[in-house]
Amino acid sequence: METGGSLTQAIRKPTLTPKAIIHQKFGNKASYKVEEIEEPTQNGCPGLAILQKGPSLYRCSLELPDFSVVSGSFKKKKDAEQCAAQMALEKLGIRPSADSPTAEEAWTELIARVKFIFSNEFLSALHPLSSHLKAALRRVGDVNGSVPASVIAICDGKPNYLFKIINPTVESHPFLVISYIMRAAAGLPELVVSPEGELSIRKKDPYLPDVIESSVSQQSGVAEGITTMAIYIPCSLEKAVETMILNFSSAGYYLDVIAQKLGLSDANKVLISRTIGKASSETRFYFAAPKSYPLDMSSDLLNTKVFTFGGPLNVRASYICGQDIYGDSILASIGYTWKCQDLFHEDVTLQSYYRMLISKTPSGIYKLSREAILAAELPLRFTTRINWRGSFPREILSSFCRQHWLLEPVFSISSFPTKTSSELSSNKKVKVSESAEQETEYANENGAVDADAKPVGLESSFTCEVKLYSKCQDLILECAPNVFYKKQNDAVQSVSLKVLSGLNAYFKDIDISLEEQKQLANIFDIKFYPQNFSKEVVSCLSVHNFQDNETLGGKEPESNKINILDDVVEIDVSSIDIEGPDSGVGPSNGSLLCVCYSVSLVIKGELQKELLESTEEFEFEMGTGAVIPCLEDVVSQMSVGQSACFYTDLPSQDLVLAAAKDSANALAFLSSPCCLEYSIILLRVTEPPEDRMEQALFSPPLSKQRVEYAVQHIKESGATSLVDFGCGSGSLLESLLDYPTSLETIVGVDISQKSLSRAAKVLHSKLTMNSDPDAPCRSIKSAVLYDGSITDFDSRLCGFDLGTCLEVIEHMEEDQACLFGDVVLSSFRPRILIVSTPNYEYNVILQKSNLTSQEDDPEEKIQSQSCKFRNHDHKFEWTREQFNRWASELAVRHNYSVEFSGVGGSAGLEPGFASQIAVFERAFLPGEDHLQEHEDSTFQYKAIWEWNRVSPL
Ligand SMILES: C[S@@+](CC[C@H](N)C(=O)[O-])C[C@H]1O[C@@H](n2cnc3c(N)ncnc32)[C@H](O)[C@@H]1O
Ligand SMILES: [Mg+2]
Repeated sequence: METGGSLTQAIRKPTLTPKAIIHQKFGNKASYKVEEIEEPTQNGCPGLAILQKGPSLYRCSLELPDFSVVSGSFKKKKDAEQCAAQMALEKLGIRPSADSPTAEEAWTELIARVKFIFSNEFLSALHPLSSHLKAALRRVGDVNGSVPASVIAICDGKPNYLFKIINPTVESHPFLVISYIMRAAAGLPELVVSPEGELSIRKKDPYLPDVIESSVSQQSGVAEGITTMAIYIPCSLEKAVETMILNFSSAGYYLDVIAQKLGLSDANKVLISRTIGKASSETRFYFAAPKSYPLDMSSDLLNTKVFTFGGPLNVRASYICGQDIYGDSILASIGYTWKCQDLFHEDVTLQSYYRMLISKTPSGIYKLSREAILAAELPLRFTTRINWRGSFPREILSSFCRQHWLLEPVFSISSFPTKTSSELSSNKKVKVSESAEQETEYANENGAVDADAKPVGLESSFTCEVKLYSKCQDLILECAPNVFYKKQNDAVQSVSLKVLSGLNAYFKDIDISLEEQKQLANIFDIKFYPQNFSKEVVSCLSVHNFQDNETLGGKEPESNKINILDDVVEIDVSSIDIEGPDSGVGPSNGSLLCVCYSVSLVIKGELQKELLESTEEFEFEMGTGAVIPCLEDVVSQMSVGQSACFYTDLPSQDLVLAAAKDSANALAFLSSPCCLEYSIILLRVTEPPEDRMEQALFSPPLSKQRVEYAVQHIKESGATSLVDFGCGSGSLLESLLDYPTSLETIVGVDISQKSLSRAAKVLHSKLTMNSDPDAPCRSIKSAVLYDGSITDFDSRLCGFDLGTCLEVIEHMEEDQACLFGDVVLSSFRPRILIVSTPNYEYNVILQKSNLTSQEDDPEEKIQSQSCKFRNHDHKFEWTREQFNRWASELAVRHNYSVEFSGVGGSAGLEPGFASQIAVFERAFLPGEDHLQEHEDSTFQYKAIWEWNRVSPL
């Protein structure tokens, strides 16, 4: 795959990309033009002859003085550019590695660069470093005009690649750079390096007065001084992380002020970390260089020793920075930038500190992307692009890699031709996920496509693996699930999420035994390279056991590690007060919910509250674990318009403080025993696409037509007992109560407890409220709901007059659907059985109308074209022929007759009904009814709700 390929190349030569080499050679004479191209994609809907626009792709043409090249098409602009550059290099016969400078050449270049930095020309340039040079001229006393070497190391990006050539270990020992800069300066007669113990460089002869005059006047520096907030992170874990105020006067050099706060005389003794967070950030750690900084001034250039600092490691700062920080440190966002000669500064609050802390974990990155730290959770499953909210798994994985200073993840996608789905359903060997939700695997162990599955291929399916590398290109982990998806994007997102979930689990308990680690790796199909992994990713957490000492209020810290992981808080959902009338519109798995919520800190037993997080409209997909478990549990009990309030124990304090805008107030609260109060209102429920289609395209909606169809049969048959197999949340049973029928006993069975409890609520209120003697449901004497699988037999359901099984079988694996057929007709033996399931052939019509009705959402459009099944929970959908064959053979086996019908559309018109229905009727066998009464009792279901009419006295 193209994307994988170009990334792999970047790995092989991390020093210079093809584009960088072209730039070195041609500078501005190389001109790149990127154009967006549209490539028609198959819509995956048989019979629908409309080609649709796929996701954007890019092609890049690179023009050089003598020739030009055009790249292939790529999903990312930058990949297209790199590809064009690579093609140009090949044409020029340049082998990148042969062309990069040798260590000696790099060293010579570095010396020239240091010399240039102290030239008159550079002083007047607009460059962050020249702003430092100018500011240094305002320093008084001995340090006047001297520039801390650490400033040169962080502000001048130019020599970065030179350092890497001179000594690749600078990647993991960034402060080594300072040694090289000092050495380069020491060799230049026009520069003076500071005596031992200080790390600064200045010009031997002062700049000419007019150069100073013109340059320094560019810096306004006149304004009243600057005040900014920073964070003080003591090295000792006994001491709390605190905010501090930095005041910079217009006269001095800001780094001297920071130095003084660190207890140093001036900035020449300060070390500065790389930036934290986004690329444009100026947020860095400042800390004291050791008394005698171990400069290696020896002549052996390539083997400059990596000295270890003598001082104690600041574990909290090091963890956030991903770079070793020693002693007490200050985290501040201040510095000179490319944009302006004046000092840039921004407050770093306690909240931002805690946000940096939580962004080290995958779930933290997700929570931040949703701005829902106390409500959101990294989902367990990637279902569809349209239902996902927040950053996509692939992006989160990239952020995670950046956070931990790893290379960008390397994906390789493979595509295989596969059979069409109708063929798939008859061949169990090969299955492909229609959406990311349904993962099915090749039976073939070695992952190769099964030989007899290959040749028929009309479509492709995709599998994706991903590898994470350290900056030094050590493989850290790889994940290669043997799972195939219809869409390339689903494959990429799903493998990313798998890695993220695995990492999250690992981070939750990094002290797990080797055995447990193996299990974890197995669950997530991840192969860890333990040595590299622990070195790069968890070193800080595992090596340094330390306490989260800011824990206040007499609450004992639970572990002696940083507590950045989410605690699972459980509550008793049945005791939650839900307010407002039941509108009957409730969530089910796969539906998109929109809630309004707020979370506050409350002191136990008191009324005071401190608001931590609130959102007017927050959307998430039900059933994927996209929110904290108790929130999902509570919402599953609610219907649209209802509100609820519940309390949970405190999660980790880091999460609370990352959410709190007013940290001081939050900390004050936390000094007493607290809990969190969640208030939620369920605003909207958007049904999964199938239900939406059924409602939008059929009048009355298809579900209503199915109910009416069943009622018709009940009336005609005079049935007095009915069992609804796979009753779900009771839509059929509830609707039946609106019609006058002869029914006396109604029973529902389902495996979903959530749906059953919803069904119980609705049925209960409808049956008890309706005491009116003329109410249509007056005939009903008893109603029962059972928790159980309809493939299991339970003698209590034997011999009912009528059985219904509406839109259920397609939610089971095909063999289970066949098993159900046999169990129901051989053992339950209802007089009549009605089974409905989608007609696969009708999807063409649904998809056509879907295209026009959802024009406004291009994402959804793409989605709807390629999802061939109506609902991503469907395990199969049958054509009329397949359904007829199944039902006819079943009927013959068990002495039933069968007739076919349906709702939505019509029998005579292609492609038949939208929902196809089979009505089985038991052939009369003399003595059969009698026989059943003597059968043994087999109770496999659990009655979870029962209602009996109290007869009037
Ligand atoms: C799409 S819903 C249909 C619900 C209901 N019949 C209706 O028409 O509204 C499918 C239902 O089948 C249930 N189901 C799937 N497999 C089942 C099994 N083996 N036993 C019982 N119920 C099952 C699911 O829990 C879900 O409630
Ligand atoms: Mg269905």
